[in-house]
Amino acid sequence: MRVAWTSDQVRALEEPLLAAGVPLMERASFALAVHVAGVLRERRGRVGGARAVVLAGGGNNGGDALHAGALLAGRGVEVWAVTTSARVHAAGLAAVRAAGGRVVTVADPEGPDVRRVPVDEAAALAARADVVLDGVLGIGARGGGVGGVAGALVSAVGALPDRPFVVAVDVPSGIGVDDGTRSGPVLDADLTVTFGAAKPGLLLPPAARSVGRVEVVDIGLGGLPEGARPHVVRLEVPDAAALWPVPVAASHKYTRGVVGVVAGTRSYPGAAVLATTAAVRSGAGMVRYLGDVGETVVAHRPEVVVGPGRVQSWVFGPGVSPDDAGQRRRIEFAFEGVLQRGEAAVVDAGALELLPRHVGPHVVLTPHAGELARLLTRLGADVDRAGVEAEPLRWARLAHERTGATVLLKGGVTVVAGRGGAAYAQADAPAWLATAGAGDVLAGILGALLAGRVDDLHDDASLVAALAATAALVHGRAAHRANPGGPVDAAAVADALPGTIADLLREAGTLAP
Ligand SMILES: NC(=O)C1=CN([C@@H]2O[C@H](COP(=O)(O)OP(=O)(O)OC[C@H]3O[C@@H](n4cnc5c(N)ncnc54)[C@H](O)[C@@H]3O)[C@@H](O)[C@H]2O)[C@@H](O)CC1
Ligand SMILES: Nc1ncnc2c1ncn2[C@@H]1O[C@H](COP(=O)(O)OP(=O)(O)O)[C@@H](O)[C@H]1O
Ligand SMILES: [K+]
Repeated sequence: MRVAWTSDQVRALEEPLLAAGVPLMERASFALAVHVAGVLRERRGRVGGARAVVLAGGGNNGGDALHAGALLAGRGVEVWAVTTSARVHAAGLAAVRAAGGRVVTVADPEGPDVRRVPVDEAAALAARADVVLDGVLGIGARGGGVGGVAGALVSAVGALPDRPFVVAVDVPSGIGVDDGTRSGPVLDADLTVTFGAAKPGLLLPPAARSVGRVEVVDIGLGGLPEGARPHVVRLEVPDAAALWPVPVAASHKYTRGVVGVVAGTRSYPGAAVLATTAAVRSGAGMVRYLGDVGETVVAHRPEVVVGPGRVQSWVFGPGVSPDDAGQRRRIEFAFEGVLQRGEAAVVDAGALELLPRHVGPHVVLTPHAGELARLLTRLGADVDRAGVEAEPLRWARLAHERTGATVLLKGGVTVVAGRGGAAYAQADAPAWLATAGAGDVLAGILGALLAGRVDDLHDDASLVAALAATAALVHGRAAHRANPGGPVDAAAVADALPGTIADLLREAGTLAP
């Protein structure tokens, strides 16, 4: 599990340690230098003789970068520090100089001993580097992107035609550290070396697209205090495996969970096939289908039972248009069971327009950004698709607050907002998964998961958000497995589910090999 702490949470953990004289910056900069040396070795075979440019802002983030630069200079790297502020971390600057590094500035220099260079010249230095360390801004960044001459430098380095390898120190400078927003120039990183724990902006879109590979370095901050919740979580294989319902010898199809799927119409029969197939292939005990295309469904999935009956979870909406009277009636009727008997439900596509006024967190909405914008607009918020894409967690949370439902917002990074402030950001899928019908498959996976864990949902409402994140993880991994490195179709993703789930459980040691 990868957890993200906010800047305030990090500062609260740092404060007593710094007061006690714990050398946090030494630890951070040492680990940073080790990672940069690793990059140099991997890319050039050796560390000595490489050229590194350190971009250093006026705070401790610049201090980390300068100290790391000094360590690299000590290993034979030609180091140039470019400072973006008149005052920078004094000890870091002295260390760079003492180790033989050279220093220039793009800011107004305070003393005569730093040569001022134009932004273009500093960017040209970066262009010739094997690696650039971005220590312009860390968790002390105020909103609105990188300002002043530092912003001009970040833009100029980012626009270089032959971009050097960029290592972000703690976070890529310019991202919204706590909310993942991007509102000005950001220096996209190839690698982010972050201290203590990930920060929300490293996991949340759109900033998460700027972070490259993320390495979390333990600098001894310990953990969050009792009862404090990480701001955002990203589940990994062992977490998903631990949440996946695995049958035992005494299980039968009803204890494993029955999924009722109300999907597809005569115009869109494929959605019914994909959603039911995904539910079957995710290990539901039984899948029932309600709708007008039962024959097509059974032709593809003979295991599916057509017609009403008891279910533990529902999948509403793939391929359903709300003006289809039959499906509309079935969904509205089934929602009564959801509200009265506590059956879980996945509400997708056309069914989002049929959502009752208020539901519980055992109902999971699965909109993409456009659908969430439409839903929120109906609920009185002023937001369009671009607005949702700019701040996905904020809007997913608002939808949770206004509807009571758990909200899974689909996208390149899938964001989940649920009860008790639960927030997940999953980036498991190849971009090839952005294909028609992929959402129907996700709905089926989640339906099977909810049916299998329905008894636990009502004891722990925040579990639903974790299950939604698990569904996104399995969906993404199934897409990778369906055709590694190439295009996938939704049916192939559904077909890859049994193997994906078996691998997941094996990898986590939940199943014997
Ligand atoms: N407190 C500590 O001793 C430790 C801090 N650490 C490092 O220190 C960083 C935090 O350091 P700071 O709190 O000094 O803050 P930063 O270094 O992130 O930024 C503060 C500086 O940036 C300027 N600034 C803020 N917003 C700006 C904007 N939008 N545009 C342009 N300039 C802006 C401020 O005026 C100030 O000079 C962490 O990210 C981490 O890299 C680590 O070394 C671990 C220990
Ligand atoms: N750039 C991307 N990278 C990875 N996955 C993506 C990307 N864009 C969309 N997806 C995923 O693809 C699926 C598309 O679902 P959806 O928009 O509902 O399509 P449909 O309605 O045609 O099934 C979602 O699971 C979403 O998270
Ligand atoms: K940085």
